[in-house]
Amino acid sequence: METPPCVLTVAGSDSGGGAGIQADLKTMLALGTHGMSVITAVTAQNSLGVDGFWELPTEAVRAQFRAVVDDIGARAVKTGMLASAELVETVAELLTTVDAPVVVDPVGVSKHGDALLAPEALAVVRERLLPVATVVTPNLAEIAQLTGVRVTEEADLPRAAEALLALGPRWALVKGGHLAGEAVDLLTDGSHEHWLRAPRHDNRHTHGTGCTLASAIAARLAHGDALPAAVAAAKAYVTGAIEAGFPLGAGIGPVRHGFRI
Ligand SMILES: Nc1ncnc2c1ncn2[C@@H]1O[C@H](COP(=O)(O)OP(=O)(O)O)[C@@H](O)[C@H]1O
Ligand SMILES: Cc1ncc(COP(=O)(O)OP(=O)(O)O)c(N)n1
Repeated sequence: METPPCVLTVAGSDSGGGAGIQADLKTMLALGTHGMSVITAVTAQNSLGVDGFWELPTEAVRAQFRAVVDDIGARAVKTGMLASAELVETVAELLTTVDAPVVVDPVGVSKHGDALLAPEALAVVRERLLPVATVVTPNLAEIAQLTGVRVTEEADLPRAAEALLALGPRWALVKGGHLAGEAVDLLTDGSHEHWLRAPRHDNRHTHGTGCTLASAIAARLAHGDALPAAVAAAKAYVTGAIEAGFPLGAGIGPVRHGFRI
């Protein structure tokens, strides 16, 4: 019996199932990998927003990480909601002990504007987490938080990517998902630029887009893709999942992770 490539997500739980750990594991399954998780925080969340969250102790995060990595191993790791400066510091240190590409989704706020990262953690993300990232995947709000660069149009994306690369990740994928018009993202390592374009789907049910894209990149990396190919495949997957996003509850529904199944 063949074992699928193993991928690890280090992120928060979304009780509504559209983002966070739940989105990550569904994406990993949809892309033919075995998903594993280190839970950093538990949110009480639904289609209307985040009612509250509770962080796990750093000891619990360390224990989950070691349990998975020391026995099973991971071919790629994705990080999402890390909640506090202490947890960012802990995860950054743990990542130095694994020999695998690391996709950092620097989750700052949810689509509804709920803060998922303490303000004092931003400096630790810049100084400790980004230097160990193979690729960092911020949205427009996260670019502004991390670099101070305000992206209002596509032409601003190269400057945003340059500011991120100065913080140490190998690649930056700056997402223009919240700009008007085409859904355009820029991937660059400072030497090569890859523009990723997709039609904007006029579907309000887009909860979990960022988590899904980052997990899909990690899944493709685990299959052995080079980074630009992994990002292109992940963009195609998230675009299809957004097009098929469905209503749930009274607010914003999730992308459809199983749209290819
Ligand atoms: N309505 C949409 N139609 C097609 N692609 C979209 C749409 N909204 C976002 N995207 C794409 O989804 C991915 C995630 O981006 P984004 O929504 O900006 O992330 P986040 O969830 O972190 O805010 C990006 O590739 C972006 O271009
Ligand atoms: C637990 C948890 N983690 C991350 C997010 C943000 O997810 P994202 O994919 O950016 O989706 P939106 O919240 O922007 O729809 C979250 N909400 N919860």
